[in-house]
Amino acid sequence: MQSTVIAPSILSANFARLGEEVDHVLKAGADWVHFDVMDNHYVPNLTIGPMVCEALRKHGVTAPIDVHLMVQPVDRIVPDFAKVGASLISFHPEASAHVHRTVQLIKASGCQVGLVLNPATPVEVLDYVLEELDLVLLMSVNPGFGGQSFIPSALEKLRRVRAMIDRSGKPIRLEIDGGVKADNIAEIAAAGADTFVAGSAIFNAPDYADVIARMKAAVAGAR
Ligand SMILES: O=C(CO)[C@@H](O)[C@H](O)COP(=O)(O)O
Ligand SMILES: [Fe+2]
Repeated sequence: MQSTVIAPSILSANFARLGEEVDHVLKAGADWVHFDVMDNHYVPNLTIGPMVCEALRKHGVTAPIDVHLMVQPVDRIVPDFAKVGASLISFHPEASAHVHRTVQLIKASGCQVGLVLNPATPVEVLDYVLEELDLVLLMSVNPGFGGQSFIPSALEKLRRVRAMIDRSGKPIRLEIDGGVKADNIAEIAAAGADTFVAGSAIFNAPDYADVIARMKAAVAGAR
């Protein structure tokens, strides 16, 4: 299994002080920056785009930036994110007319690639494309907003996708996104996740370092 990654979702950060917030959370022990891109079309919300990613890189952020695209269509925006320093780009299969083509496009742009499964998206969507991926992202909430509750059926899905990844023998990360907290992360890790997105649980806490340390300890205990 891959090393543990905690990826705070900056959707819950204070956007008026975004650079400082990202510095703060990385200093507090975060491994990646999770960057939620919403288009008010594929999902009912509108957030941030490549200019903000570029601004974070110019600000001096060197940590991996994990771009979660909730946009339709996908392909047009991929080169823009690659150009401004995205490390990994994940997309939803429902938002791409040709999933395999989008995977190849992201790889050719020099970024790692992830496929995102919504709570009701069957795991079979991974058939024929899993081995091309660097990461599978399972949504444990419906995409569009931070601060929602973890949907319990995601645990069974994690176990199924963990088994698929293990069978493939490839170093593919298994990421979970939505409603992840210090008090449920152990069972999420036990179900097979290695990469944990958490937005409100970190940015709404008074002490980022404390909550990240508690999350990492809980994951270490579960693995
Ligand atoms: O992609 C999304 C929501 O669509 C997430 O990345 C959320 O931003 C996670 O927020 P919390 O559920 O951890 O508050
Ligand atoms: Fe996300």
